[in-house]
Amino acid sequence: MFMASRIQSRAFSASARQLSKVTVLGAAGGIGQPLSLLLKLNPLVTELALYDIRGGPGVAADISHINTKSSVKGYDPTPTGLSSALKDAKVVLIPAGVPRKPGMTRDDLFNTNASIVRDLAKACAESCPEANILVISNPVNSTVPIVAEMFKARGVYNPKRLFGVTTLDVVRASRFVSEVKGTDPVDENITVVGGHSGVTIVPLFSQSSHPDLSSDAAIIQRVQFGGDEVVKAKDGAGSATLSMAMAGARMANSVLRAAGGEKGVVEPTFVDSPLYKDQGIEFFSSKVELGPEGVSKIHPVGAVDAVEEKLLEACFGDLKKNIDKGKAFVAQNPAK
Ligand SMILES: NC(=O)c1ccc[n+]([C@@H]2O[C@H](COP(=O)([O-])OP(=O)(O)OC[C@H]3O[C@@H](n4cnc5c(N)ncnc54)[C@H](O)[C@@H]3O)[C@@H](O)[C@H]2O)c1
Ligand SMILES: O=C(O)C[C@H](O)C(=O)O
Repeated sequence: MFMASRIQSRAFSASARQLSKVTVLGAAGGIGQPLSLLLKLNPLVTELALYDIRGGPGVAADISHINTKSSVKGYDPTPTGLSSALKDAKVVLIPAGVPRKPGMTRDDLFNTNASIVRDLAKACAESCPEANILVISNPVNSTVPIVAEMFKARGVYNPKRLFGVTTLDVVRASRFVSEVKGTDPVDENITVVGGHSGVTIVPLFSQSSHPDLSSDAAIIQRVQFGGDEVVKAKDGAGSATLSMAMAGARMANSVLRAAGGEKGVVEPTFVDSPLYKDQGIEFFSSKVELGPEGVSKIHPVGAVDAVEEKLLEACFGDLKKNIDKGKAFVAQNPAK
């Protein structure tokens, strides 16, 4: 309920409200269900479309009884199910795909999730080419480039409308720091840049109010491998779902607030970015100011210390490989 009241209190003024259809692809999954619940509680969402290869209508029937104003409809993979779910969507969240089991990296999910995301991206490019696409499915470092390539192939790519959801990394960083320092996580805004897996996740504690943490290997490791903690604890039953639902709902809320004209909405997100293109890295997560056009301004990484410089170097190698792998997949396996 805290999340609901927080989303509601941060919702933009009624005068800026507009019709905002939000579609969730993979809505019956571990993330999809609580994410859809949180979206139902968001007054900025006027219509909720819940699609899954199985179970979409059931989740929709359940959520539709919640007494908020938005309409809710579930969709199955019938010949027109996916396109109907996507038509007129302003925001599409994609948590479709398999999660990790202990011992796996996110890249180990590539073989299964790449084609799932490719096919869903094709449907988005055809049915809602102007929607804001928020990619949650792992490996995010590769699935976001896959979506970009699919939109490019259909001549509808707008880099300002494609977002890899890395919100969970800053949510974790803020919570972990607050635990160490005995502070309120609301006051801990930790910048996290790079990508969304292992060493590609780079927390910049030197820019926070706790610069001492930038040489604290334990907390750096915890932010980079926080996802593994959950995978291990769930012991084969999947990865983060509830914290991810909160993070995804926060990101969607920010995109909708900015779409409604609110100024100064900034979120970390993995986007088509100029920051390290000269090093061959086409996508990078940094603080991004959102606007009605989607990405409004990509903030530079800013000053980093010597430890963080090394973390960034380690990030670049893996990140470039992950991005190139996603692009190569689409080149070699174009959707039918
Ligand atoms: N970006 C992040 O920070 C982050 C955080 C946590 C999890 N994830 C990723 O999110 C993904 C989903 O995780 P989960 O725990 O919800 O998994 P899950 O298995 O519980 O749910 C996935 C859902 O996707 C559905 N699905 C599969 N193929 C589909 C298709 N073609 N179209 C529509 N729906 C389809 C399944 O039926 C299922 O309901 C995983 O890849 C996971 O690694 C990302
Ligand atoms: O760790 C995972 O595989 C899921 C997700 O990317 C996370 O960070 O929790």
